[in-house]
Amino acid sequence: MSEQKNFEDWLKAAPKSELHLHLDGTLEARRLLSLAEKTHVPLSYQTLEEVEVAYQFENLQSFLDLYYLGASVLRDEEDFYHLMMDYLQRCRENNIVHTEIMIEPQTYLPNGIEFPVFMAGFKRAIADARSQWGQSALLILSFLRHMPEADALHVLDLAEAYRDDFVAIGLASGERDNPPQKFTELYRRAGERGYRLTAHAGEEGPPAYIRAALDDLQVERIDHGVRCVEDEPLVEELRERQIPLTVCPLSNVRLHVFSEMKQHNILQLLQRGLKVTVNSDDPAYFGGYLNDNFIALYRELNLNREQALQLLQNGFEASFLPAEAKQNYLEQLRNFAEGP
Ligand SMILES: Nc1ncnc2[nH]cnc12
Ligand SMILES: [Zn+2]
Repeated sequence: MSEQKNFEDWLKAAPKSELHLHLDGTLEARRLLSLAEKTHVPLSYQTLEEVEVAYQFENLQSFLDLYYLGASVLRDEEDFYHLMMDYLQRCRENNIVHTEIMIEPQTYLPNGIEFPVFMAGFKRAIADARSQWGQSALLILSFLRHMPEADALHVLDLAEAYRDDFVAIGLASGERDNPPQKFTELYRRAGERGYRLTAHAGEEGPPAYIRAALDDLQVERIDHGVRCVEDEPLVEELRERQIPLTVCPLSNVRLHVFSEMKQHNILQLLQRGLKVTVNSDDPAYFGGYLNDNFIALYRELNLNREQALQLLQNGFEASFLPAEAKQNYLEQLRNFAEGP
């Protein structure tokens, strides 16, 4: 067997965590098209070939426009069950033993779909995957930053009935002109209610947004964060405090944060001692699940075994799991690394 195939098989078989995953970003084109027909949501693309053309994004906003339109085909509990179950099956195939999934109620509520409908589907799928193959999954209540803070505060209150189902809150959607400071009160209240705190920052937005997420929102993890390199003292602070960055390589290339994978800075960040992790973000839109992201790093950036192990270890350490569960997964990873 070639060395390349050997290493790619090793990457695929390694136990992994995924910490940056929007569930709506796992809606595969095939299911999207059939649900759109059922719910009569008009799309400008009708075939898989047309979808491929439509998914040539220019930037974050051009992706988000299709992403929110795509999610609007989801209507009943069964739709939400299948969406979650399909992704959890992908976890099994990718050896993602633990995942932290962003749920975005502000996408569903305007269509009249309330918490009991989508939460019933999500929770049933997670319970089934847990009982069938021991899948570990936590949910993150993710807010849309292009909407007013007052709307987010209302949704935070609606989520109180499901408080035990969410480990953290997050902040996603268009970064430009929606700085973290817009959500200071949301993060203050969520912190008071015991949620762990993460937010997208420094994907398209400037490093000042990463700083604001740390200082004004008090987050303990940053989603993306790759633009931190434009601010040297910030890089130093992220390194010193070991703030995890949930980096999404294929997403960053598809949304032109980097012109090509060879330009991606993830291994430089790793080498500088930052706690970076690998994630897929919206795999149905960006051409690959978590294993595809690791393989792209190997093929384009010559990721080696030592770097891969560090990224995998970071993924478990940066999770919102309790300490004991983290230690169990880290031991599983060590056993895998020692190998047969
Ligand atoms: N990459 C991304 N950035 C911001 N918001 C998102 N929502 C889904 N994917 C996103
Ligand atoms: Zn994201």
